[in-house]
Amino acid sequence: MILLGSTGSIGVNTLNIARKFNLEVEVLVAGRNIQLLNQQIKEFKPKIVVIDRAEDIPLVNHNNVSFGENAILKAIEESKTSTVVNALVGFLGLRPTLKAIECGKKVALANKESLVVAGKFIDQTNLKPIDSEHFGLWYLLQNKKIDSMLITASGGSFRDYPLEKLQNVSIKEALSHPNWSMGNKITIDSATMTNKMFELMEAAWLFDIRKLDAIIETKSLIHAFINFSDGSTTAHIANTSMQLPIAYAILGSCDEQILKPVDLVEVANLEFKKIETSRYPIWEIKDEILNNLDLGVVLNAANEVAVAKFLNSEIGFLDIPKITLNAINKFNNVKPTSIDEIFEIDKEVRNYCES
Ligand SMILES: NC(=O)C1=CN([C@@H]2O[C@H](COP(=O)(O)OP(=O)(O)OC[C@H]3O[C@@H](n4cnc5c(N)ncnc54)[C@H](OP(=O)(O)O)[C@@H]3O)[C@@H](O)[C@H]2O)C=CC1
Ligand SMILES: CC(=O)[C@@H](O)[C@H](O)COP(=O)(O)O
Ligand SMILES: [Mn+2]
Repeated sequence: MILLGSTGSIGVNTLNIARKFNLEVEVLVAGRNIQLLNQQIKEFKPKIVVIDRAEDIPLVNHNNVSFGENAILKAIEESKTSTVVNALVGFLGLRPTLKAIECGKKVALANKESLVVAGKFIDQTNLKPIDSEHFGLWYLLQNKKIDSMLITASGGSFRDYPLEKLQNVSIKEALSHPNWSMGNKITIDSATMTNKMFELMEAAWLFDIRKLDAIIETKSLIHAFINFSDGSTTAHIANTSMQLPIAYAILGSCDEQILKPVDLVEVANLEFKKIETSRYPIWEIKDEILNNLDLGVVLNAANEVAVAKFLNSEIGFLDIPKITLNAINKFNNVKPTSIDEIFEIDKEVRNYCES
């Protein structure tokens, strides 16, 4: 496989699956965690390595190392392996997704931002999502008439925090997710509920449905529900590990045990809650977004700027939704008709939010 983002949370879990199933790793792409990358190189012996910065090349224990976005695209083009796992974070993942599709590779896609910003230009023929809720929805699909789909949210780091103190939370508090161990950006997106907004858009593109919603399930043991037209509902239950979605996205199917099954007696009780706009202001635009998926590129660009500012201590936590809601208000007429326009809009929104 070609693994983009090998040193991240999804990347490390992907290598756990590669180790378990003895899968070949032809290309490793990482950012700045060279220490972990060197360990991965030693174990998986890739032919090609790509990193973020030229100055780190001498630190990498490999004789074929290059850097930057063009090198990632070239590695995808030149490698023989037919599967690309895209575990890069943010808009940065879009060009590699498009390149992998153009090269006829199968794409195991954790980089949900690719679908959020450019879903209508992405050919899904060879695409498998790596996201627990969408894996759950896919797992529940059967040949029956569907009424609606529902995904779950943990509620994020501040689901029980006093509302009046939210503006002044620390970065450390914001990065402590109640159930999942993930990268910084998605952990902040969970706390603001923007991750769930992205996931509704992701589900809309993947399953071609708009009757979609989300609710909080505080243990993240149920990932998805499907309501069928006959009045019955099915639920996907699995312990909190991304290894099952990753294994299916890469292998197609899997009969070996990947996770310990959920022990319902041990779980004893589950708690469900409505997503309140008082705690998660982004939820105010849920219907607007689901009715106009073109807004994904605006929401994503504004959110990336806002999350970076928060993690850089430039703004408070509640300024994140202020920035995104303001951008949606300002750019609510966008109608991208090509992938080039996606890149133009992304740039324009970033410039606006930075100023
Ligand atoms: N974590 C999870 O459980 C889930 C994640 N996702 C999605 O998967 C994607 C990855 O998330 P996650 O693994 O948590 O994120 P992480 O932040 O943990 O990992 C991101 C990876 O991308 C690499 N990277 C960042 N910038 C660059 C760059 N400029 N060039 C090359 N590599 C770069 C990082 O390298 P380095 O660390 O070396 O700098 C790291 O390997 C996101 O889109 C997220 O929304 C979806 C569902 C669940
Ligand atoms: C593991 C996974 O799929 C994440 O996207 C997870 O859903 C994030 O947690 P939240 O439910 O808090 O957004
Ligand atoms: Mn998810």
